[in-house]
Amino acid sequence: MLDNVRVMCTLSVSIFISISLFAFCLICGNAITNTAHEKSYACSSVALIKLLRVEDELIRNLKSYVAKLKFKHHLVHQALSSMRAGESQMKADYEAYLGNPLNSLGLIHRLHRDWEQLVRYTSEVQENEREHIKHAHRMRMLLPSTLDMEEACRGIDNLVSFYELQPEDLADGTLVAGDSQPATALSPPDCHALGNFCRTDRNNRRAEAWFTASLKRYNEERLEYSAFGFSRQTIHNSWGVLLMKSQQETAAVAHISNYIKEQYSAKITYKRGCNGVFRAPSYLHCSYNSTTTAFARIAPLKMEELSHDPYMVLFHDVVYESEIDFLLNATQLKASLVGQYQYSPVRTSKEQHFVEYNDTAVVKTLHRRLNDMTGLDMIESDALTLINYGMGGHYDVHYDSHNYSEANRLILGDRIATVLFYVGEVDSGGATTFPYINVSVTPKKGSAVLWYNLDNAGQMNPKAIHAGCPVIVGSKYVLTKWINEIPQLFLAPCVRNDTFRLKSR
Ligand SMILES: O=C(O)CCC(=O)C(=O)O
Ligand SMILES: [Fe+2]
Repeated sequence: MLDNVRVMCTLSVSIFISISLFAFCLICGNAITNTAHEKSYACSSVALIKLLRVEDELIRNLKSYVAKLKFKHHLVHQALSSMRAGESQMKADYEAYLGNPLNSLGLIHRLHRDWEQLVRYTSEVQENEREHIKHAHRMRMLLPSTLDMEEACRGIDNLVSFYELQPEDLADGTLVAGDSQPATALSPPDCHALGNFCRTDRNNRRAEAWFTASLKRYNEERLEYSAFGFSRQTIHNSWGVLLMKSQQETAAVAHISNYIKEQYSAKITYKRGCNGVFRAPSYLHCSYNSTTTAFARIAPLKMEELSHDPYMVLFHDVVYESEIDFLLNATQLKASLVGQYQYSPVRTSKEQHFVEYNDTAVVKTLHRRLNDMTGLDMIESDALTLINYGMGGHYDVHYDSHNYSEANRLILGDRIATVLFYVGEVDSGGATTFPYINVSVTPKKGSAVLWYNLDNAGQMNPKAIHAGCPVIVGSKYVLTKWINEIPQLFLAPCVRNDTFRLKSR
């Protein structure tokens, strides 16, 4: 019985995750194609009609997808019922039940084969489901961009300011004063988006009115909000950031989550790090690392400790001129994205992914070297990513770890550690700085910095917050490897004490 419940739970979770991932594909796709299409939906009603058709098609596609998932649900239900068809007889007398060799054979066969098949069937995406996901992927070309969204918000904001409307009334769907039959109310995420637009447009009073409207309408029972990453805290965070920016720190604290608070206080110290104010403490030392792998024994790596918490080391001369030449010949740099795959002023750079683990001989060698440096397995990690920052290019304070929910983390795995190779020299600026631990690393061609984003117990380490300082003169190239925790289960098991990772090995 317990097993049945477990399978049904797994199935429900997997259906939920399937739908979430399905929606996620659309969101990613949407962002990725932000610049791919020149059309603007918000400025013309003809274009908006086209968008309605796009939505019709997406709904049709999603409905068929859900129907496939329901069928899967039904099928598993059926399998479960038939599995314990003789349950009452069995429970009455286990021994008598198993005394019948046919029952024993059935039991062994079920557990030998059926359960495995069932788990595979519930967790795998079937071909007929995949076709809907692919279709949703293709449709992403037609989705509105961030620019469209901005234009739409501007349109509403113009109405509000020109006709002196109240966001609260508009949120209720009242476009014209005295209108007795408001047509369409705005959703809490709509109000939140309008609040964010006003905040960026520096209209704080209006932004606060939109955030208030959003909070007032937020309904905990609408489970899809939190499933798609929108919660009361999302609204409070945006509000807190607004207050923080207008120097109302005390008021901001009431809104902001610890996570965002850390990002903001780190921002202040970040500037000091970029200006080279930090000095290294004396207890750190340099060594030759010859112990992580057998290869490191014959070719030790020059290692300089930078911090113990999080554990952080700088490797010198760890990437060779020929490898750098190969990497810099990469010609497919694309704009970098952040968060839910959005273009953002938080990150101004271009990048190229070396997608395959064994892409080319150089990529293969670099992965082997990463293993020598860290002792960790690179499988299932994000692709090696070459990042190029131009004039003023930077990456604002951030965590590399995702802070996933427990369910997502089990499936996707968080980023346990990061290795950042410096494959170019920057004339001025461009350090990688860790404001909470007073560490700043100046890019030096051929070196690489390794740090842990998760602590020994596997929790996100708030001190691992960092930033790529703006480049003043020159062009900065880094090669990033964000290392996934899942394959490290036995290589870097969680421990609940203070010994730091490499030392504990
Ligand atoms: O460019 C840098 O110095 C930092 C890059 C970084 O933080 C990242 O890629 O996650
Ligand atoms: Fe980072």
